[in-house]
Amino acid sequence: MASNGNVSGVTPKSASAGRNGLPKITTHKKQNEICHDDSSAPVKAQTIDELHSLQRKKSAPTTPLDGVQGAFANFAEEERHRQQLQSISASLASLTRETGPNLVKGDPTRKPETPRVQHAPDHYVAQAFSASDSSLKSTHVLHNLSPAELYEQAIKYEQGSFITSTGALATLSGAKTGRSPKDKRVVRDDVTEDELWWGKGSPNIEMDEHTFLVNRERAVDYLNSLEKVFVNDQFLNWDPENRIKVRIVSARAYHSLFMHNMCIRPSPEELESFGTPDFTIYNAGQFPCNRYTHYMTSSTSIDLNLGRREMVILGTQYAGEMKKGLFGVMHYLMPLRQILSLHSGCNMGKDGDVALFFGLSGTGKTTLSTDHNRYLIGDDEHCWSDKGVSNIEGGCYAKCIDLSREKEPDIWNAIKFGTVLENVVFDEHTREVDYLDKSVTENTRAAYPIEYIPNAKIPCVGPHPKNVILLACDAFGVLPPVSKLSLAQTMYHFISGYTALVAGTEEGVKEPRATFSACFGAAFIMLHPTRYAAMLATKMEKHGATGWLVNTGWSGGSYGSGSRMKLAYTRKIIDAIHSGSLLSANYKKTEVFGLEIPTEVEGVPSEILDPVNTWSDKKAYKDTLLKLGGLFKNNFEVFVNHKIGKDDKLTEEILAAGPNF
Ligand SMILES: Nc1ncnc2c1ncn2[C@@H]1O[C@H](COP(=O)(O)OP(=O)(O)O)[C@@H](O)[C@H]1O
Ligand SMILES: C=C(OP(=O)(O)O)C(=O)O
Ligand SMILES: [Ca+2]
Ligand SMILES: [Mn+2]
Repeated sequence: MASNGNVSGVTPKSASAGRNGLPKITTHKKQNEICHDDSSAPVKAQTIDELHSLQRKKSAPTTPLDGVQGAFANFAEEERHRQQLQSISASLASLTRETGPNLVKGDPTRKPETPRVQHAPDHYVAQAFSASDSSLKSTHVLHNLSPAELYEQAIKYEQGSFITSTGALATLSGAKTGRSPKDKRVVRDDVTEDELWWGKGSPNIEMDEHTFLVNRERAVDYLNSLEKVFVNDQFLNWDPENRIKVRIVSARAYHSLFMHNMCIRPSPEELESFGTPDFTIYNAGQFPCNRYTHYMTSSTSIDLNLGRREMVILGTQYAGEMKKGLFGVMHYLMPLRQILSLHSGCNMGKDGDVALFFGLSGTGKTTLSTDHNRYLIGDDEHCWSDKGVSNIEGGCYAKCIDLSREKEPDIWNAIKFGTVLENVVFDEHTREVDYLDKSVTENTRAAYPIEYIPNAKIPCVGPHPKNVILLACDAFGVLPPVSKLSLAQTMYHFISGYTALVAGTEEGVKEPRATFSACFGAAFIMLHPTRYAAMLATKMEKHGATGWLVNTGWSGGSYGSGSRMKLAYTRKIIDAIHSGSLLSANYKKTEVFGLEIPTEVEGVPSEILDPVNTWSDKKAYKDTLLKLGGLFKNNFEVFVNHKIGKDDKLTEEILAAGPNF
């Protein structure tokens, strides 16, 4: 109607046109009659506040306690809320003051719903100090908010938070858009001194207990100084017998929603009986560490204290720091229970065949484990116990740079309401995301609950793996697209953990560069790499798993002259591994690395299977191959004097399974 230039209630012919050609609008009003534009009964509210209170229904009451009814049920619920707040209060207690701010549950802009709780003095308090201003202050606790509530918090209070055209929450992580491994510290005490991997090659840079407490107090004071903090109580590990309870205290709705998506979400019943967490993260985000503090070399510090079961984050808002920090904790706790923790993706075929995808950041764990023809168990962190595999997390964290609907439809479709989209660029009006835009960072990311992938396997557990796929993004372009590995070769490459680090996920890396990271995740392992390798060898042998090395990196030359392996080809190779057809292919052995490569893979041009064919300059190929072989040899030197497991024979075989020239 409007497009015809016709205005409702106006007859164009009879209306006299004004100077601008628009018809004059006449309203027909009967005399002595009040206009009744409501056809339905008026709302049962006298004031706008009353109207608003009608809008919000109280959350469905959670499990009624057995035998507790009526007024007592109410009392029991209040008591549970009080206990919950008491537990959070204990987490947030200062170690040096007897009284801290009062904790109040709920949004500061709303009336408090539950009683306030005073910070209980921790057993650590040596001497009581007199009351301070902080004891007069209130801090509001936003405990396990829903995604919708977190959206509102983020949009109202956190700059750079927007809803994208598909409903995801776009956020900015601030100055840091990747992890800061150089700023990670681990407390060295009597126990960890003997148990953990220290020294050359180890990611564990030591810190003493006292310095940890200084940073912990800094984070706790910062969090308590805020008007409100977010608290997430969640689980890690889908194996019910080895589930860990984690609490994450943070300053931002973005962080709370990120962890809501990434950890396992408790049911309302599980949340009620959550009790005391097994591990707590204090994420002070933008608040920096103090450079005068011992061991601090920048404004960022990520501190792990296994004894206290705590982690402190100062001076970085990159959310991946929390998920990978907890992964480090699992890399300590699980091997103590004879369970192998794995930096791998994991999926399962219709017949129950499970595949693991090991690889460093950007090598394809998330991309290749998210496979429309298979059930997704998880994209990044798993455990392999005597019962099979289990995902540690409840969500996925996909790289979004160059994301396309065609190549990665499942990840594309997972970017909807509830998903956190980090550091992406979007149209200011339509809010459509431009996944090609690297203006903020290369390392743009999407964090979504695993059930956003349609064929996710819930619960995220599966039987023992049949295939162990090692992903390497070889920037030199000399590793074959796929090779079948002997057990010794699998161990050699697992311990080496070679890839070209793709720009973005770690600070300061601007272009691919060869790197070795033991167990395809040296930044997260806590024990000596040979400990994990020995467990992997035992499990692979026991369950008859086959090892594969897949190069998702360059073909036809090194980075700069060649090009990245086509994702479609890599997918075909992975399909052939899953189906078992690659096991029975014809193989030939490559020089230098001694890798078994197939002569044919369905859907992949045969000439690319041997990289020498794809290089026009054969001498350059040979030189590059030898150069990479040399880098492998140098890197492996630190492991030469280490025994892998109890088997001397395996140790010798592993040493012999590297490049030979
Ligand atoms: N041949 C390939 N195999 C796997 N990934 C590829 C390939 N070519 C390009 N990519 C891109 O590389 C990135 C791999 O990242 P991702 O799967 O998130 O790695 P990870 O989970 O191991 O950190 C994705 O952006 C993917 O689209
Ligand atoms: C989040 C990360 O994981 P990945 O790149 O392996 O997916 C990371 O390394 O910071
Ligand atoms: Ca000791
Ligand atoms: Mn990933």
